[in-house]
Amino acid sequence: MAKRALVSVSDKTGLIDFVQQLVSKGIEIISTGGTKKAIEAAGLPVLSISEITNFPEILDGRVKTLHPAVHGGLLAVRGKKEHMDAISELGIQPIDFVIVNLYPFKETISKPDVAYDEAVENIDIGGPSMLRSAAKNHRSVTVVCDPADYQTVAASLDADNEVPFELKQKLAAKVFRHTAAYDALIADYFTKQVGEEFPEKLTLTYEKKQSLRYGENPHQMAAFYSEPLKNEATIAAAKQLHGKELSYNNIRDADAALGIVKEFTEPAAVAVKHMNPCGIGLGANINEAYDKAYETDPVSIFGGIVALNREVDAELAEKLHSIFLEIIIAPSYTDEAIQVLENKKKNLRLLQVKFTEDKQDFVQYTSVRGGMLVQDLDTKGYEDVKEDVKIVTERKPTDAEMESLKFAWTIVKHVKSNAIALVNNGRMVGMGGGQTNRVGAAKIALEEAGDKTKGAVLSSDAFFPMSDTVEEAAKAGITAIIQPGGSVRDQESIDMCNKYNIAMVFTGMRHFKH
Ligand SMILES: NC(=O)c1ncn([C@@H]2O[C@H](COP(=O)(O)O)[C@@H](O)[C@H]2O)c1NC=O
Repeated sequence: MAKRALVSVSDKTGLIDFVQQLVSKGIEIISTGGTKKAIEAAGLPVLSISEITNFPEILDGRVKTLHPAVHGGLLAVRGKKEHMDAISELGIQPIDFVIVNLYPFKETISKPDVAYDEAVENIDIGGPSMLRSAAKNHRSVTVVCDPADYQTVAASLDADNEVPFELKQKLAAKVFRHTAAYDALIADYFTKQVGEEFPEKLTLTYEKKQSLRYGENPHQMAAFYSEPLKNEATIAAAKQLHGKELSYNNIRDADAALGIVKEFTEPAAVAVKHMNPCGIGLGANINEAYDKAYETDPVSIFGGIVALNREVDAELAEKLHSIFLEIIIAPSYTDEAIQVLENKKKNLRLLQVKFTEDKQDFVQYTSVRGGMLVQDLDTKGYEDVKEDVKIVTERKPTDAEMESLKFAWTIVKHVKSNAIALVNNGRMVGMGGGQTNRVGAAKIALEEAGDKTKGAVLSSDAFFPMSDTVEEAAKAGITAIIQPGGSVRDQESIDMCNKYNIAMVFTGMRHFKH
């Protein structure tokens, strides 16, 4: 008996070519409304699904293939006599191939302001049902959900129109991933509609963006997956204009650098090494901002990642070109700047990232052995706490100190805890991060800053458990401090500030970054 293929696709890419090949091998084609029309228009023989089901397509296409004549033909186990007798008695014929791709739900909800009913109408029911039936019975049925597989399948057909089991199994695995991802997007859409924050099941779906040469270290395998609903203002959506492929560590560092530079609306430059900022500068223009970021730590910036929130021109490009950098991130580059940066630097990665607003519902996932932690991204800043800010010392910060304190508070959030950042005149002059005690982080920051601590301000991501950090800061010439407060021994730190005429501000908000 001739083999039969059921074809029902929303995306008609490559359809006619593939059907043509199946027809030429003597395979009978059965199809639904729009797909059938396309096949007929190409002059190829095709049966209507209604001829198989003896039922019209109804409810605007909501019910067309949902019928025992279809699912019996797909699910009957070919080697099982009872199954074959059962379908035969009912006049159901086996279906050997399913070529289905689904209603474009993702594309529909990606459209701005899509109507709820339009989204709902784009939830495919019959398609996933056929895909799942066929994938379950993959020993007998070949199931194709991706036009990219058409040629592989066509080329694999033997004289009896059989497909090797290994390929059928691979295609079935792909189908279950595909329908799971499709349902995950639908689930996410509905979960957001009803405003549930942390539902009882976490059904994430990501799409492979690229294989990576290796992970954090060369002996670790890795890949990069991106969110299906694109956020343009991310590293995942960045356009690479030049340079070597991004590595695993590059992607994480670039994301960290972008996260910091996007805190600022004024021209800002950020240098990052190993996820921590090693240079941050603000300026009247981006050139000045970069000079300040560079001066933070001219040693650490070597081999680092630089993120800028303004266009890179030729003058800035010359400066960036003069040192070894792994990546530059900016919203745009002039043509001259690209010429300068590409010259003799084939590896230097140039990324163009949109600096539009982030989605407000950015969530952070951190895997632990046996589970996943989920939290809101720490997007809060000085603006969110300004009503609650308290000046706790006898001396109030001057206006200039207050500006520096706000800046210092903004950046310390991005340093690994325990974190201390020092700021002087629109630039970070030192930082200590990832230390297991706070005074240790402060000592590192103060030492790094050297005599740039004179007149600088200090920020701390969490409260001081004792007054030793204030004492170290005072000795180095720090004039003002910003920290959350909240220690049972806050008074000791306040007294120490008063002793050295330091102004101290409590924000009431902690910014741990573990
Ligand atoms: N309802 C059904 O029985 C049904 N059967 C197949 N579909 C989908 O209909 C689409 C193809 O429709 P058409 O051939 O009319 O262009 C495919 O994406 C397929 O997955 C269905 N549509 C939605 O559920």
